[in-house]
Amino acid sequence: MEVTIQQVNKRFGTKHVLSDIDVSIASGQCVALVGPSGSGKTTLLRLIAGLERVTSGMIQFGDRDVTVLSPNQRGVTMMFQRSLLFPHLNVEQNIRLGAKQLTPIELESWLHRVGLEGRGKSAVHELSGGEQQRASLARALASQPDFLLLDEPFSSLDVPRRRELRTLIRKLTEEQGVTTLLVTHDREEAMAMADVVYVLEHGRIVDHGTPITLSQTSPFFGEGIQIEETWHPLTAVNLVSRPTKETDERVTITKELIQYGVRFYEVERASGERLVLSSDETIHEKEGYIVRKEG
Ligand SMILES: Nc1ncnc2c1ncn2[C@@H]1O[C@H](COP(=O)(O)OP(=O)(O)OP(=O)(O)O)[C@@H](O)[C@H]1O
Repeated sequence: MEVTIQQVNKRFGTKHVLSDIDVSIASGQCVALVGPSGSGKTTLLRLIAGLERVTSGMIQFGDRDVTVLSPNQRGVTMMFQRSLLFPHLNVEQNIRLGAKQLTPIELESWLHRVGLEGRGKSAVHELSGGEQQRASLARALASQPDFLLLDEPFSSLDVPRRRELRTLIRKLTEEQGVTTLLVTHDREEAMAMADVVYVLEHGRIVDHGTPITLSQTSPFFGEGIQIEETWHPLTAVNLVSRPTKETDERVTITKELIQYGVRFYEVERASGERLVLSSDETIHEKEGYIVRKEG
C-alpha cells in the first residue's frame, strides 16, 4: 500500500511544529524519517497513526484519504521503543492478539521466523529485551498489516541486538511486501534499513533521497557514521543478478554488507568463485555483472 503525506502542517497553539511536510512511500518500500531530538518526528508519527490531528494537509493510505480517521479506522500497526507485550499473557497469546485465526502451525512458523521457536508458552518477563522485540515483531506482522510504523524500535537494545533486529525486520517486511516507515534519530540505522531516507530538521523536510545519494550529497550523512563491520548472510529470495550483454551467467548472492549506505553483495559464480559487487552499478559493470534488487 502506497502512503502519501501531502503538505502537512501541525501547530500546537501558536507553536508551528511541522511545516509543509511531503513524504511519499511506495508500496512495499521502507522509508526512514530521521532527525535530531525536537525536530518533530514523534509528532509526525502521531499524525500518521491518527493519534493527533493535522492542522492542515492530507494523509492518504492507498486511495483512502485517512486525514480525519481515528487510529482504529486507519488500521496502522505500530512497533515502539519498548515492547508493549501484555505481561499477563504468554508469548503465544500476545502474538494471537493481532491474528486470532492463526492455526497452531502458523503460530509455530511465526515463532520460528523470529527465532523464538519453542518459546510460545514463555511468560513475557522470561524473555530478554531483544526477544521481547522479536515477539512484538511477530505480533505486528502476523496481523498481515499493509503499513507498519516503527518508532525507534531498536533504541533499548545493545548494538549486536539492534543489527540482528533490523536485519530481521527488513527480511520479514520484504517477504510480506509491507510498506514500512521507520522513525529514528540514528542516521546509521536509517541508512542501513531504508530504501529512501527523509531528513527532518526544525519541523521541515530538509533533504531526502536514497542512502547512496545522501551519503554523497548530504552534510548530515557525510561524516561520522560508523561502518558496519559484519556481513549479514542473506536469504537471496528477493535478489537476483542481472547478467550484462557480455555474459549470461547467473550468480547467487550469498551475503550483503551496507557501508555508508552503499550495499555490497558477495556473489558466487556457477564455477564456485566468489566476488564482491556493489549496488553502485558503475563500479562493477566492468566485471560483467549488474546486481539489482528485483521488485
Ligand atoms: N502536545 C504538544 N504541545 C505542545 N508542543 C508539543 C507537543 N508535542 C510536541 N510538542 C513540541 O513539538 C516539537 C517537536 O517534538 P517531537 O516530540 O515531535 O520531536 P522529536 O523529533 O520526536 O523529538 P525526540 O527525538 O526528542 O522525541 C518540540 O518542540 C515539542 O516541544
